Amino acid sequence: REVLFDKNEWETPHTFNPKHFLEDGQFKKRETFLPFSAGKRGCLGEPLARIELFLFFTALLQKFTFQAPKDVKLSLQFRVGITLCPQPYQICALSRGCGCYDTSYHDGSSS
Ligand code: HEM
Repeated sequence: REVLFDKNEWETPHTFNPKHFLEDGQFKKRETFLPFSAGKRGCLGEPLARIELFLFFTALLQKFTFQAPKDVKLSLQFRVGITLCPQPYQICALSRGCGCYDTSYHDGSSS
């Protein structure tokens, strides 16, 4: 975990900053960011985990818009455990429609 707070490696090690992984708007790989570890004892499940994360987030983001409840400012404060995780929070998931490609299902003719 220490390497994630190394100020020689990260521009703002203690602040959420997507720019750590961006260069001219493109994804930039960082050698010191190894969430699955590496080498012989690296995570065996990495390919599966990556596919799962992709499916999980794309499915949710295709169907919903996520935003803070009215008058609530979300916090980036975290809880320390085996991993760092967010403090309890509430979030609104607004439906973006049913995601069905065939609009004829919705013209009222039949169900
Ligand atoms: C986001 C999800 C995951 C993360 C961040 C993650 C991360 C890691 C890390 C850092 C290690 C190395 C631990 C060490 O240094 O000893 C590890 C090991 C391992 N992971 Fe994962 N993992 C994830 C998901 C999975 C999944 C889905 C599976 C299996 C289906 C899995 C199976 C394993 C196994 C078997 C090892 C032990 C490898 C060994 O010691 O030879 N992981 N994981």
